[in-house]
Amino acid sequence: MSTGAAIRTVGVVHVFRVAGTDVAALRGVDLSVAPGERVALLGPSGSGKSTLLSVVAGLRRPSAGAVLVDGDDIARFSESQLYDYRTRSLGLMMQGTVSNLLPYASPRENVAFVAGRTRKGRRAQSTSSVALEAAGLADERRPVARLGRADQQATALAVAMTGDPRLLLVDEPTSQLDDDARESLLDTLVQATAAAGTTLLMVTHDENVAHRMQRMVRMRDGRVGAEGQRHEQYAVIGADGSVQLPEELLLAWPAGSTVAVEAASADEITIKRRPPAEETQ
Ligand SMILES: Nc1ncnc2c1ncn2[C@@H]1O[C@H](COP(=O)(O)OP(=O)(O)OP(=O)(O)O)[C@@H](O)[C@H]1O
Repeated sequence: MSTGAAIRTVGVVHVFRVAGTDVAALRGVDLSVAPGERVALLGPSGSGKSTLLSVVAGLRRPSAGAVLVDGDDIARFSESQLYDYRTRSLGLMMQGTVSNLLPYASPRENVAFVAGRTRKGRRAQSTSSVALEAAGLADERRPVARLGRADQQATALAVAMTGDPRLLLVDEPTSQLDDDARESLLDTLVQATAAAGTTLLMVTHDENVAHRMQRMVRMRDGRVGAEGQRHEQYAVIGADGSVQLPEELLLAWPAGSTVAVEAASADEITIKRRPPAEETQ
């Protein structure tokens, strides 16, 4: 049984340099995830979801900001500290993970192979076993190559949970699954992480998938734009005081529109658009 990790990112910026041009993938991400919480990261293509996941995984060092895992800033870790973090605390299920499985081995043999390479050996398999059982694969003897896509994904999940990680990072786990397979993989994911108390951060494009998590965080333009639960979404005030408008308002009030912002009460602020005719004056 692991105890979930607490994650906090503070002002995380990440800039890719491509052919002499800077691309700012993350522009100041402030996000807190409680131990054992299951969070979906949603957002349009290019909004920075995968970059954020790789920064929290310690696979990329952010250009600026802090990535606190149980209070330790992994952005400042040495390479050997990062290696320890990744091998002891982290489970990773990135896109294409299935291609890393041993195709001629059964799901359990795949887990045993990875467990054998960890310091904990057999003890490393407890959360994986929960995942295999939840997916109905505990006694599956066929090699992974002969299983359907959903069972291969569930095996990849069980392998990612080998070593009882305190934090599980998952990128688009259901993107190639049909509806039934998707629900069954999500059942396995929720059951295994809830049983072990694992903190889960999952990137998805799919609202239905996101709704299976306890919390949804929406990224836009490299920042957390909004967050909430199933029926409510709240815009998030950035460290610089900025707020992202909901997409539908942005269509009507395009970038560059000017607004009057007035405090109506302690809990209410009104934003009034300056009439477009006056904006040009
Ligand atoms: N390795 C890279 N080199 C250069 N630019 C990159 C790299 N990876 C991502 N980017 C750029 O960073 C920005 C954010 O990309 P990222 O993949 O994090 O977004 P995303 O929300 O995960 O998108 P998607 O849903 O399409 O995977 C995009 O402008 C992307 O083109």
